[in-house]
Amino acid sequence: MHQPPLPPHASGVPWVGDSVEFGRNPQRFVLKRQARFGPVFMGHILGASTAVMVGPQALRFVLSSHRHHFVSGPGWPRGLGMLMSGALMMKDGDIQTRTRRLLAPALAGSALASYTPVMEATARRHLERWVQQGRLSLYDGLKGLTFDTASQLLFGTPEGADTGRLGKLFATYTAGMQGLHPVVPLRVPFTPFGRAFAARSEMLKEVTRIIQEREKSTGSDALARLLESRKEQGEGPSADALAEQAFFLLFAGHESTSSLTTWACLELSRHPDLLDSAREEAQSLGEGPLTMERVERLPFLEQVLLETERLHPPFSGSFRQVVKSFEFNGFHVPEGCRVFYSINGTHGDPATFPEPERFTPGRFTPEAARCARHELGLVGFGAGPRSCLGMGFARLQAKVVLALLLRDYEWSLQPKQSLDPVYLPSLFPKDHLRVSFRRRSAQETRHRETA
Ligand code: HEM
Repeated sequence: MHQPPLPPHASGVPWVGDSVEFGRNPQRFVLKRQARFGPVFMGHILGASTAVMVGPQALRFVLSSHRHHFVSGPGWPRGLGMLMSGALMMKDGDIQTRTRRLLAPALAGSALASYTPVMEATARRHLERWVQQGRLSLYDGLKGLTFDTASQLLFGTPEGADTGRLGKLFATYTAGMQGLHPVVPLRVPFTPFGRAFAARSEMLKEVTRIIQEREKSTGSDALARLLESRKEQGEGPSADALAEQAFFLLFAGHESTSSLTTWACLELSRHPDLLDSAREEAQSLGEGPLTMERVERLPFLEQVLLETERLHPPFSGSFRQVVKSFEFNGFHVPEGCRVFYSINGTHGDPATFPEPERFTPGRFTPEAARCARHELGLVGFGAGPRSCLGMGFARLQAKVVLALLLRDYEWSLQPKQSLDPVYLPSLFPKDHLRVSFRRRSAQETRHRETA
């Protein structure tokens, strides 16, 4: 029987050339080839021949309708797989389903609502510290803030406790994920990858110790909910295995949320009219604690965040491995092939989002979203049974921080900095978004209220 051909591969510098071009700008890499070859093509990315799939139809195939053709764990470049080993993202089959069930109660519904006061108090404390500083790198400031929040909520770290040591270990860990370090995963002490691996081992020891201690006590943070959920599963994971999950949540829980929030602040600075509308809406919150219900009632902020997710998704895509060969768009992709599904390529497709390079929150008004073909067009948090488990947590935290920033503070970009995107471990502006920062005066706030 006639077998369709393999997906096309652009000729040129196919090996190193693809990895370098992809590493510099994965979106441009994908869109250039998508325009020439369509929604599936081959590239040599991060050390292996890879079928790249892009666009809503291709993503529906990978993430939903034909997901049984794929597994996640073995699809990741070796170095990234080693650094995230044990995390839910690396699990497949029954273990993935069971682990997801274990983690879900700590990241949804009433648990989220109960986290809001900690999110708000921690944000206020950090924002006031930024006022004292006057100038800061917003991305670093937000990473500190989200890390502090995640460690309180996940591990019950006391408010205001010094999380500096763990924070430093995390910085070493994420540095090892950047650029081409994970492609040559040498576990020797003087390489960034080796240092990242050592930092991971040290953090896992610390997290296991915290879990063993917490097994003897009670609480209402995410770790207490995980331990409760483990009891309900009967034969749940060991403290070591649970530590790997909790460690990944701490990583996922702060790195990408600070990315999303940083780009939202940057886009609002670039668009004063949108900033005004967002401020006006945040002002309508008045004083009083920010409950989950109240921040969910900020429709313009919601649109700003959706458009930020579209234009600046923290992750450019994700990996799979083919376990059952398939045909898509007239091409044959064999068993064993690695697949990369492209998030930012899908978001940059003008067929789904006209004028994709423009920041236009209005695309996401409920009316506009109803007319548009958005299903699997917006996939910043993935989709289907492996979609992001922390989406609610991340979006709630971003809203709490942005609502406070908009209502009570001013930030302005410092000159002479590069805003070029860096893609790993999650998207950030090259110079970390340096800003001047101050509290808005009572007069400014009043003026807005009466305007
Ligand atoms: C803006 C913030 C975030 C973004 C953009 C994001 C994005 C994603 C994406 C795209 C995936 C799917 C990857 C795939 O298909 O292979 C994913 C999975 C996951 N995310 Fe997030 N994430 C964010 C925040 C969080 C937070 C705050 C947590 C937890 C506290 C979290 C926990 C997870 C977990 C556990 C998975 C694995 C799900 C599975 O494999 O079943 N994420 N995330």
